[in-house]
Amino acid sequence: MARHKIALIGAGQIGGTLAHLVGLKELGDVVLFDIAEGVPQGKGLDIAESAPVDGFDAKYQGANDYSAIAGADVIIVTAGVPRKPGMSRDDLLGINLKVMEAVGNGIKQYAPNAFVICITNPLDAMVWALQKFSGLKPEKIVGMAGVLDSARFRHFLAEEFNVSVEDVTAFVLGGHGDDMVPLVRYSTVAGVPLPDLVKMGWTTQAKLDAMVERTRKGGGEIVNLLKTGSAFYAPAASAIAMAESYLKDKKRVLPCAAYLTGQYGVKDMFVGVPIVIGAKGVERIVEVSFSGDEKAMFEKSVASVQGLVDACKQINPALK
Ligand SMILES: NC(=O)c1ccc[n+]([C@@H]2O[C@H](COP(=O)([O-])OP(=O)(O)OC[C@H]3O[C@@H](n4cnc5c(N)ncnc54)[C@H](O)[C@@H]3O)[C@@H](O)[C@H]2O)c1
Ligand SMILES: O=C(O)C[C@H](O)C(=O)O
Repeated sequence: MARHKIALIGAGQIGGTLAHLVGLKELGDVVLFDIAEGVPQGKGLDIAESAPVDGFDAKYQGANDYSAIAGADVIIVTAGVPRKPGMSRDDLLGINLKVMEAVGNGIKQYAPNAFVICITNPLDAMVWALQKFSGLKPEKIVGMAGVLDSARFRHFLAEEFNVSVEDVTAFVLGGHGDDMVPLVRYSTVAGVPLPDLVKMGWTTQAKLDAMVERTRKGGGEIVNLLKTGSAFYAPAASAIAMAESYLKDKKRVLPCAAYLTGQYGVKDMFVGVPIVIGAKGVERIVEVSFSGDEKAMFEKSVASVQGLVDACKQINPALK
């Protein structure tokens, strides 16, 4: 069987990390695309030269022309600008919306059948715009955020409980902003929900609340530490988990920004919800039930995404 082709649009911090992970996991051959000349070529060559040491086989091609992505099975989009300290993700909307238009046109022309994972911020609005610009079927395009936000929550919980991260599950839903929704009731250690762990004395409600808040602000915490950009190792690992589920038809249940057509009371928007990713792309949208408080938090988060989508339509009336 021929190797899969994985196109990475954006060869910056996340793009480079993705390219390395694709090789280490032998998921396929890689095309790195960027507007910066030399960068995708240089990163591709550097990683290819690590392959003999690590013992993996993958071809790397750097490109500045969209024709190189032709026939890609999976495309992961990180093209655009990251935030710096003092900025919110939403401040990136104007500049990154223009980037999504160029990327969407490239995908439409050269790889209209790919499974596309968008990472560029502000995530939920950018994946919405990318779907409109590319014309991709809604089940073939998703946004990466929930896997990352849930991984952050899992890390904080595993540290607090001094247990393996493997035994901690978490679901963070809603938009990828500071009002995202970490669902405490659906997060567990070895199947035991967090509220029960509070009752069992493993932690206190105050500590749990603090971990929820730290998760919501998790992206900003890294931005303030790095000062020059935003997180890239955990975001890349998260997108690779999504790509792997598609390529291997694993049917993993992952929180991702998916196109909603009435589920959760939301229409024509991408918002973070649990989905099944398999060979057909988004194979199922899982609708969990919310308590009154959870519903209110989710609706607040959806309203923030709606505001960003409306801003996109204002900037580019073709999106209406
Ligand atoms: N969804 C998430 O959870 C999440 C997590 C982390 C970062 N992000 C976002 O991902 C994006 C990328 O982050 P990064 O750290 O890799 O940034 P980066 O600056 O390191 O890389 C971005 C790359 O995009 C390229 N680029 C810019 N305009 C382009 C265009 N029109 N076509 C092709 N390439 C173009 C740049 O040359 C650069 O190499 C940012 O918007 C960031 O906010 C999202
Ligand atoms: O916080 C950012 O700007 C990047 C990303 O969305 C993150 O959560 O790490």
